[in-house]
Amino acid sequence: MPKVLISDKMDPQAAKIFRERGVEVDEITGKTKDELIAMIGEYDGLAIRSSTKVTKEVLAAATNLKVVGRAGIGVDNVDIPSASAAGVVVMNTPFGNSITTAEHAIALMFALARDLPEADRSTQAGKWEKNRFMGVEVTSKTLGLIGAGNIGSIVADRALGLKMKVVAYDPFLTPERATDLGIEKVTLDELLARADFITLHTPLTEQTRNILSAEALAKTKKGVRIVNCARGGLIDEAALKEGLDSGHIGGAALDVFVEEPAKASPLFGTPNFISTPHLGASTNEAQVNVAIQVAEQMADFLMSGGVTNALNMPSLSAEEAPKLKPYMALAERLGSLVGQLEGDAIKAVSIEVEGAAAELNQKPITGAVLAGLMRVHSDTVNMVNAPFLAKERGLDVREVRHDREGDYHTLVRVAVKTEEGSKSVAGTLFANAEPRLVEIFGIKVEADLGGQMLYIVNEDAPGFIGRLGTTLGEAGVNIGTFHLGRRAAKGEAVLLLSVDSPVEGEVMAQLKTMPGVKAVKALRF
Ligand SMILES: NC(=O)C1=CN([C@@H]2O[C@H](COP(=O)(O)OP(=O)(O)OC[C@H]3O[C@@H](n4cnc5c(N)ncnc54)[C@H](O)[C@@H]3O)[C@@H](O)[C@H]2O)C=CC1
Ligand SMILES: O=C(O)C(=O)COP(=O)(O)O
Repeated sequence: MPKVLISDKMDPQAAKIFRERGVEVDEITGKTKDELIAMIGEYDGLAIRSSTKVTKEVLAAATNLKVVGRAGIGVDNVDIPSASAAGVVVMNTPFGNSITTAEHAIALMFALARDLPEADRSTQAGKWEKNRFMGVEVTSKTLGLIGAGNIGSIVADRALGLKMKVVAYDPFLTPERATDLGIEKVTLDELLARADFITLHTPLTEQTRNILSAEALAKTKKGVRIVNCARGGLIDEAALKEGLDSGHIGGAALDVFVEEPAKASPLFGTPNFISTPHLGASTNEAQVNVAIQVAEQMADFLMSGGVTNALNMPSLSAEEAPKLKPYMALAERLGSLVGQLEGDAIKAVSIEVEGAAAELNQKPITGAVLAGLMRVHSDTVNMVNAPFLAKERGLDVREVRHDREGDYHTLVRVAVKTEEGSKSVAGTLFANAEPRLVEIFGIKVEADLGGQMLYIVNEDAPGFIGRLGTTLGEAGVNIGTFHLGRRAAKGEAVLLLSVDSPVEGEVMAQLKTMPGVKAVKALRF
């Protein structure tokens, strides 16, 4: 039974779903990095929000980990390249808390417009300072959106309802989408010059870090009010403090900070500064949504191989997964066969599907071929990290889908290019379930690929098979299955044998020197 650790506070629905789906679950929140490192080894899945930091060190200790599920959107607390290298799928729930977060941004915008927190403090202190607080209307004001993705567009919709004018800076926003949203696409400088309110809704990346730098803040309209419900690090906090102190910036509301938890900050106590402790996603509705979604996605993956909302792997629905499973076994074995036979000589690989296989989602088949192929380089390779390793090695990977009807109702072919030219292996599924090799380097053969095998290329000649059997028998090597193919009578022949014990050392040397033998290789699947 797979085991999942929920390491951040999550709605109880998550644990309930894991248990209902046959996944064992522990809920242990608030652990330090070292405590997490000490316990993570026993888990197949890790369900998190933003507090748990899934670092390279944590991943190195996570020897059984297969999936990290983020009950929320931002995954900047997960080292995705390290997770990919370790073969761990990282998934998030990209929509579950977007309305809630957009509403928080709007709430903070109003709080700034009317100085609500300070007015509340003053009133509850018995001061009744009616003349001290003078707000601004948001109607007819310009809202500048930095980032117009899921959350940004919900904010835009709400702001338009409030009769604001909305301008957006987002390099990936198409003019058509801007028109659909009823907003104006502008450059960052234009946004800074025009916005009365600015709200940020981008992930934190190398391009967005300090997008509101001292220089950018200096270009804003005097009195601008700024809301950040996205990520700490998008605004230069020191420059923001200066802007607030000088009066150039009329107000700022931060839900997120460069360092969290933010228990001390030079911004605290600054007039016109409002803060909340990363509450963007904190509503009952959003937390139920993300908890259910993350648990379902992770359970799908752990129980049936379905992949949804993964950031480092193509999607694979829970319905597709069982259909693709035998193909992935076939693809992995074909990849492993060429990987073991050709190894470092491979410069390019083409994964070709025809017949029933051509009707399927090809990405997982490609991933499985690469996993098999790259296994000669690393024991820890799987479908998640194989494409990254292949890229690192400069392997040219192609996918081909043939419409033609072939000899088999379904076929997967793995063709590789080496300096010697192109060669390929192909396999089919018997009864739609059992992987079977049907061709190796142009020679028809029918073989199961599994366990320990011997691959022998020899000249087809009478007596060879008998001598081979005797040599192996005398060495105490029992032959399990025996598959034979040849290019032509008396031409080149291929033998694939499954053996019950490894063939190595002296026996291998003996096989290599047998008359007529051109190549011998021990294989392992
Ligand atoms: N405070 C909180 O509790 C929450 C915060 N968030 C944060 O909100 C962020 C946005 O979430 P979504 O809207 O769902 O993400 P999204 O991926 O739908 O939208 C992000 C937008 O940012 C844009 N973008 C990327 N690079 C940019 C750049 N250099 N300049 C301008 N725009 C750029 C993208 O094109 C995209 O349209 C998340 O990444 C997360 O960090 C999300 C949920 C809750
Ligand atoms: O979903 C996100 O990106 C968030 O920032 C929400 O964070 P949280 O789950 O509340 O720790």
